[in-house]
Amino acid sequence: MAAEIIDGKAFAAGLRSRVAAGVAALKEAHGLVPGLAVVLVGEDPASQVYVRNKGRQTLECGMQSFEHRLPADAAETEILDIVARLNADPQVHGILVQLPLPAHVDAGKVINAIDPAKDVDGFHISNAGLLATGQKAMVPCTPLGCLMMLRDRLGSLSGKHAVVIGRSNIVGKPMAALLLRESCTVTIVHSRTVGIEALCRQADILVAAVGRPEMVTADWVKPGATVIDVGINRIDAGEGRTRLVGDVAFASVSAVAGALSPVPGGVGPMTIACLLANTLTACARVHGLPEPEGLAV
Ligand SMILES: Nc1nc2c(c(=O)[nH]1)N[C@@H](CN(C=O)c1ccc(C(=O)N[C@@H](CCC(=O)O)C(=O)O)cc1)CN2
Repeated sequence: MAAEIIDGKAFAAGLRSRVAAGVAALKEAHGLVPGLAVVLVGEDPASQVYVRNKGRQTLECGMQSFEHRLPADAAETEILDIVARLNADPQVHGILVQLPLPAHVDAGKVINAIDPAKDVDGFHISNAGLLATGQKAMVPCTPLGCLMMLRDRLGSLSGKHAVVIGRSNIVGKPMAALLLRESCTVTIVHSRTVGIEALCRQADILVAAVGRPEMVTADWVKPGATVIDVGINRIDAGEGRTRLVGDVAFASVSAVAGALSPVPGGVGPMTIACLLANTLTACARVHGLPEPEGLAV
């Protein structure tokens, strides 16, 4: 039987409308307007699209949007100065620096300069540590979106075997930490793992976040498993065109999996919706107000 397709676009639209309702309630009850500041360095075309979409969706949810664009050769100190100003700005509740940064900039230094309470990407070392130790943290948006979709489809995740392909700080490691918190049995596999296919075939939940186009094929997947594809890979489609594919070979895996999130239209839209949710949560937390239900984990 063909897999159920997990519609991330529709799920993200629902989450955005809950965020918009939370923002309206915060305004009405406390006169507060959450603000999100995005810092973009350079002219990477994909980053420009993501930043534009973040700004537009922030405004559509009723929040304030602040954008800071710097040239690709901006000095690290310039970026750190902007972060320091945003840390001190009471109108800004969330700060994110769009990645990747140019090679001459130490991304870790910039991310760790963000006030952890405003770190709506959840990349700051304090938030990573809090999440790893099972404490309340700002959770990175892509893994948060994956978790929301998994809970929606499966209900309790307790006792399920989850295999995460990839060990990045942005997706693989926080995803594994979140799944552990849900009482899954978690295996992380990566480029050096011996017997990777056999391990993936044991998974009830398979999250592919490796950045290798269509690497996961039907023979990697247990029949009925839930498969979440985090890959965003642009491949040559001939005649000078490109095509966006995930880390999962969609046609082959959809014949075996129980459910599958597609690329595009799966995890990607959830990433920005979760960023908006984190910004609203950050605003509520900094003002000591109750957090809107169902936006944080
Ligand atoms: N500071 C950050 N930098 C980056 C992050 C991040 O979470 N924080 N993630 C990615 C880029 N990203 C958001 O920033 C992002 C990527 C993809 C999508 C998305 O909606 N993708 C669509 C397809 C879009 C396309 O056609 O290219 C989809 O999958 O349907 C949203 C956000 C790296 N940098």
